[in-house]
Amino acid sequence: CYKIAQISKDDNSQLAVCRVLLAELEAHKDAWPFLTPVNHKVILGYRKVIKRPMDFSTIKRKLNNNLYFNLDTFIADVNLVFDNCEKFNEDDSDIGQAGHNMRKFFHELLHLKK
Ligand SMILES: Cc1ncccc1N[C@@H](C)c1ccc2c(c1)OCCO2
Repeated sequence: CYKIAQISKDDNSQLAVCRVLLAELEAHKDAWPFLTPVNHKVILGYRKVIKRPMDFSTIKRKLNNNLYFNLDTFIADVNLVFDNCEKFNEDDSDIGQAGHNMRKFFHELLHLKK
């Protein structure tokens, strides 16, 4: 059967914005703790404490598999990365500080793009 999906233009442009935002996050000097999924076999307690793990590589895979409905659902996953970081890491730890820096950077990116 023929399924003609008419992806509306703004979906594509929103998707392009998400790709640019993710590239800018990945390029940041403090992105290193967030580039790949946390290995719960290495980081003890992580699986129990963090109910919804998220990282930039998973966000990229979801983008490529068209799993974000719009910009807001993408933003929710990026914020989940930083919320998980705050929950598990002390504010004065290297990872904790990186998380705060990245959240501030992302917030500024969003206000630039609006
Ligand atoms: C975001 C986050 N929160 C809590 C713990 C880890 C991480 N990141 C992982 C990649 C990570 C970051 C730093 C590491 C590491 C793993 O494994 C041991 C060496 O140092």
